[in-house]
Amino acid sequence: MLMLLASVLFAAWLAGYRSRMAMRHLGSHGQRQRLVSAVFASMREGVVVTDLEGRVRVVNSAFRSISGYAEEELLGHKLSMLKSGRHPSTFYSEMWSSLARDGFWQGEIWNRRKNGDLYAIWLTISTVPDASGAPYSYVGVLLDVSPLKQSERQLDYLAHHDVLTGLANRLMLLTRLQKVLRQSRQPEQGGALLFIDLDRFKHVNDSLGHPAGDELLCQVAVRFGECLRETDLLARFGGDEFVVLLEGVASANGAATVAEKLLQGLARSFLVCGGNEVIVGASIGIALYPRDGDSPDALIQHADSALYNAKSCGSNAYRFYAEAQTRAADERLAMEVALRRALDHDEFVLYYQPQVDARDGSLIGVEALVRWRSSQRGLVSPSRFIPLAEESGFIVALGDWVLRDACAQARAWLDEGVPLTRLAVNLSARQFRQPDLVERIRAMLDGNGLRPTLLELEITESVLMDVAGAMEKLGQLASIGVRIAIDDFGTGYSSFAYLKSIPFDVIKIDKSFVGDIGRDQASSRIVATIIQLGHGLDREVVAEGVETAEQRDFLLAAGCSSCQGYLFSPPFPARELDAWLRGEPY
Ligand SMILES: Nc1nc2c(ncn2[C@@H]2O[C@@H]3COP(=O)(O)O[C@H]4[C@@H](O)[C@H](n5cnc6c(=O)[nH]c(N)nc65)O[C@@H]4COP(=O)(O)O[C@H]3[C@H]2O)c(=O)[nH]1
Repeated sequence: MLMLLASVLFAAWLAGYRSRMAMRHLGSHGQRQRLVSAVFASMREGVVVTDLEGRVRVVNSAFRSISGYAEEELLGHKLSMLKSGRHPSTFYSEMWSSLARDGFWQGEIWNRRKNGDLYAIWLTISTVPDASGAPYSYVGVLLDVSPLKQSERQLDYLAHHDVLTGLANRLMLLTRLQKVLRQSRQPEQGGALLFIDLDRFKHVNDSLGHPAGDELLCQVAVRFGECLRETDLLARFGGDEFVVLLEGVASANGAATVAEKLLQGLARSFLVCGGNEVIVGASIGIALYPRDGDSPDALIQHADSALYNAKSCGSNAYRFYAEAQTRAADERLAMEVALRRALDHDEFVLYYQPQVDARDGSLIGVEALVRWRSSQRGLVSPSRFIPLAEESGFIVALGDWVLRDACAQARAWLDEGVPLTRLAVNLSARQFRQPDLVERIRAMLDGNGLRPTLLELEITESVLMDVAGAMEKLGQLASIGVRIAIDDFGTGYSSFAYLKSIPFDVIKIDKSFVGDIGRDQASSRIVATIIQLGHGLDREVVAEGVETAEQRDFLLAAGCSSCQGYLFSPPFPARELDAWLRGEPY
């Protein structure tokens, strides 16, 4: 605006300067008159001279073209004919009183062109006195600032909208959310925030390319829009995340209905990039306000944590925020921090569970099982912290420690003369993905002077399915002589194709099947079948979780003599192996 003001003032000054210079250089009155008329006519700014009632006396051509009226349509008429109707009457009365008081008014004003269009002008009005100094007429100099207003509007649009889909963006959502939260202190004035994340969107981007992904997002935006009312705000939060703000939908039922409609909206497939059919689902997290949060940040965070919960239920689900989720998330976070500290504070310890030949109870090997003796939480079960360590990536550091400690312990036992022929260690998916895994393992074995065949890495079927290049990694491990056991066999996605092609040495029958031997015929048959399968493939079969003599006898009868379980021994600290070896196992 300052620029504009400067240009108007400069133009007015220039006009005055030109005419003063002209006066000085041009002698006759007639010449001066002609020059003033020429300047008046050629100015880019519109100029209008009125009487004290606002009736038009003179206009220049710029004024005519800005207003769209011909000279004869303006002369003698009041300027109020140009009123846009956008300003209240107080606006004009203030303008007139400022003119009367100061002899001057300046500001932005909206007018209406002859064709009905509204336009904004920057107007400067000055009072012109007569020879006695009394007000005689008014001169208005104006500039059409509509183009400027248009770019201002475009900038504002860009700041508040998502360029790809044209939906509201994060800023607009936050602004609106802030406003509605201020106005909704009572539950009945509340509403809902739905946080939506598309399922399988990444797959579309990866397989069909980013243009297809962009097209899909635009189509999804349209579908979602069709499921919502005009008063609902649909925003794209970034990537494949959308947020819906439902004002006045204070009940969980209402929000659930909208969530179902949105999921239903995705039920039909989409056609992208010249006819590729794509199906996407979505997960939705819902937070109600003011109940679940009275600030935009809290509400979004809670809807997001509900989304996390919805995602864990699989595709096409919605979940409401529950305070317990936050507590669980806080607990998870605290546990993650404590886990990292535990490694520095030596709070992890390895227990070992013997694997025995069930025919005579002799020791075949041991499985290393990590325990966390937390100074604050007591003894924490691996089933509680291993999945978390896996999720956070901490498992890589922990797994490294386990391998190092187990190898060092095996060395110590061998030095003591313990007849140890196998050291089984669990390997998680993340560890398995480490590019330098094979070198690390080889270094640990070499460092402790251990034969590679002593080490048996237990890997679950799902890890093998999940990790790209699993086959190659297994091949490398096999090539250095390390043994591979498929852990929890029967609980994952067993596939004969991979059993045939991967290098592995041992199948470990999951304890859930072993535990049901004798109780459930189907489980007994599954166990017998797994043993046959293993032997048919020329692999060793180990049964884990053997707790009763009946289970042991069944296994022996089915041809499986390698057993592990409480019947023989629970896992114990390393120092107890000696005592166990000396004692009667069963
Ligand atoms: N009911 C019953 N259970 C028996 C019996 N005999 C052994 N078990 C338990 O069964 C689990 C066997 O280990 P897993 O299948 O590898 O399952 C392990 C493994 O997946 C994971 N885990 C433990 N230590 C490590 C580790 O160092 N690294 C990794 N990546 N995972 C580990 O945690 C899981 C649970 O470990 P634990 O709680 O030590 O539980 C162990 C063991 O204590 C029995 O007769 N009856």
